[in-house]
Amino acid sequence: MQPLRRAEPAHANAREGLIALIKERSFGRGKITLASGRESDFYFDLRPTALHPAGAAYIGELVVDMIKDLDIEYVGGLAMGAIPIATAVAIASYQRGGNIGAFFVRKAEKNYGTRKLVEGLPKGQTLKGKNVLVVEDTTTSGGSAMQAVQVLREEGANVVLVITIVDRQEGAEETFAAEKLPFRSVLTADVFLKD
Ligand SMILES: O=P(O)(O)OC[C@H]1O[C@H](OP(=O)(O)OP(=O)(O)O)[C@H](O)[C@@H]1O
Ligand SMILES: O=C(O)c1cc(=O)[nH]c(=O)[nH]1
Repeated sequence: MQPLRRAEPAHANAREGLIALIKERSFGRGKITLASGRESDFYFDLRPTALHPAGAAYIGELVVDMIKDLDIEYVGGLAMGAIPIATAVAIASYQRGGNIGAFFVRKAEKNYGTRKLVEGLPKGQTLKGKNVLVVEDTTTSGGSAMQAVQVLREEGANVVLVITIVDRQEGAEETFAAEKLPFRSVLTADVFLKD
């Protein structure tokens, strides 16, 4: 059997490549209700991009570039959106000789099994005292990423920075500023809304 080969070479510029993929696979217009309860007439479903081989590679590259001067030990965020993002960052860090471990925070504890809220660490290990990057696929109010931050702070983690792939510029910046938490976005919604 022939190995699967991609039809197009990877985009030389990760940011441009990511924008093109989001336009193609993740951005849509139409009435929709958001996680915060707000109504909107556009939406980013980042999963088809974050789970695309090139999309994951671009995301990993761009986020690792943004944290290259920081001493980050772990990357993660709230399930589900943050899971492929954190995985992409962990792989990209490893490919560059780094060792950033990925985790995710459950929205709610399971009432069976290990009952852990933070998943990805081996038995006996915690994020206490660890420098953590919180990631998110799309931020609107920032409430979902803040939910992860609160769990991590309760675990004793040092949340250094929050990075979102697309910020809708609808309040997340203010949410994190109120928590004195640095916040950066790879892209903002206006890039997609101007077309
Ligand atoms: O900044 P916010 O106002 O919190 O909104 C953004 C959140 O909404 C979406 O998640 P959703 O709640 O749809 O959950 P899912 O990731 O489990 O699908 C998205 O993945 C973010 O986590
Ligand atoms: O606010 C949200 O719930 C939201 C907005 C958006 O554009 N994409 C998404 O996944 N969630």
